[in-house]
Amino acid sequence: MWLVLVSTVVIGFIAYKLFFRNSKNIFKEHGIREIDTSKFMSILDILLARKGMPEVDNYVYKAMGSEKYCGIHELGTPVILIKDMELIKKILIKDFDHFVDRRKFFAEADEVLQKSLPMLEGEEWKGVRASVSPTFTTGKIRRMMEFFNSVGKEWVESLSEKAKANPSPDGSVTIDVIKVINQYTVDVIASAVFGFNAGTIKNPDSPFAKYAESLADFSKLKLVKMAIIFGLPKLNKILKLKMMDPEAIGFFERILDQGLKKRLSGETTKCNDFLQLLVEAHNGKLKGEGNDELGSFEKDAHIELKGGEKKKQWLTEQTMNSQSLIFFFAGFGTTSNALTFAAYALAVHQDVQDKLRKEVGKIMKPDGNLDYDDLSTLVYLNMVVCEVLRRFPAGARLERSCVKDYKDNDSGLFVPKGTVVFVPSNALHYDEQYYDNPDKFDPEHFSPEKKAQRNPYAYMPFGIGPRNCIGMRFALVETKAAIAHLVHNFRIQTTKKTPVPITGLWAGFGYTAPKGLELKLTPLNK
Ligand code: HEM
Repeated sequence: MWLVLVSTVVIGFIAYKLFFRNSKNIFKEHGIREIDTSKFMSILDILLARKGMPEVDNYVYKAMGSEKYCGIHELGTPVILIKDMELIKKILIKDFDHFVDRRKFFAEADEVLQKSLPMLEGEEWKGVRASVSPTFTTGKIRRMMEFFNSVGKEWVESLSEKAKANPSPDGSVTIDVIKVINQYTVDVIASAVFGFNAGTIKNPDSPFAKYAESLADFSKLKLVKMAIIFGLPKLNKILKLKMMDPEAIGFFERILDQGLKKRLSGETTKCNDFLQLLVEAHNGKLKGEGNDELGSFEKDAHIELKGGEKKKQWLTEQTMNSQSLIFFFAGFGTTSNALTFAAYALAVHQDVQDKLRKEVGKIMKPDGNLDYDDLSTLVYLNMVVCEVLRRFPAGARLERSCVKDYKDNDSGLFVPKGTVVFVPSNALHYDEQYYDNPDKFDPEHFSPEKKAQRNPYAYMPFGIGPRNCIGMRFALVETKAAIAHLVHNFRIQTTKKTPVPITGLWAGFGYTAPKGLELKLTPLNK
């Protein structure tokens, strides 16, 4: 492995120096201030994954002071950072038609993922997004509550049994948080996407669990590959590195393909899962269910399809497979991460945990089920989840690729077609102008009063606008349900080995918890 890693880095370094440094300076040409990041982070820091891109973003965000935007070079590629709130709104919403696409972050070799929503471009993206959006409406997520309840109850029962089987003097059980959280998220997402009982809670060593874990694992080699695929795409045309483990992709593709064929042929129909909903969308039978379906940002900038494109069938068998695969990957890693950090933060902040437990106790049913509407009334739970996503981001940057030359007369910004612009959402989440004491984990940052005073563009864990996270509602309900099940049944505490403060790892644009993170759970006598 180390041989592959070293040679990849050496080739990447030489290739960068010799061939890929972009000689044309678009910043000079268009009067954009450039900030030199080389003092903060060298090319080798990037290629060896010693520092994460969001760390550079934070550095630049501070260095640019009151400038509305600035330019930086990333491995020779010029990209523009947008700091001004009005410009952010224009790029992500009002003038979205100039910024429809994203930079490619999967390799060309990850074929099936090229057709997934995050990577699709232009009219094809619009067509597929418009076709699959009704899959994620409030009504559909409400029906998925059955998965969050059945898996959530099985999960807490299995943890209680572990505590009974291995009683420590204080009756607690020590857990490897990432592993235990992954069991919940894999079982939820497998039922929600595939309509399939993955059974990882009962059997954590099943092939399903192993392959899912391998996809969410960020080894050093994987991080180096990610840096090359993302930062030096021309070099990767030659190297053909793949981001995802092909064996794992093949395993999930086969399961999805079988499920899809059964639903397309009508052999399986009575499922509440995404595959079934995609097939209904394919057959033109999937509709929105009322006015609560679109968030205000989506209403502001709904996706306009060209006349003739409306009737086109965007959901081919291949596109449906790609979408369900991305729902699985995007849905599993991100929510696992949020839940891991939530458990950690609650263990460190016992006062927050107590207050939350009290609130959850008011809505938990005697049979251990949660009701969708009751869950959405919990103000403090919402504050805790918002703070977890601010403090420990799954996506620290929102990128858009400019698809036609853009000129903003108010700020003077000119973006040439083909340039990547980005909003440093993590840097905004840590800006003292918007959050007092931003390094502190404090759900009060999201009290209704504080929220009302803050510019809405200062909080974007799921992005904003027509290209925001399509799975946001699903993720929020899944995360809230898991936290509610956990705090209602256990006291969560740190162990001697839990690092406080925590030092995670930047993997791509997401912050991940350290491997082997340990906490202890003590069953509550109710
Ligand atoms: C805590 C959980 C999650 C977080 C924090 C998160 C965050 C994000 C962010 C920041 C983006 C980019 C948005 C932008 O560019 O404006 C995104 C896109 C996306 N997310 Fe999520 N996500 C989560 C869960 C999920 C789930 C559960 C699914 C699916 C079941 C999902 C599917 C997607 C897809 C398909 C896109 C690309 C959308 C497009 O390009 O049209 N995500 N997510």
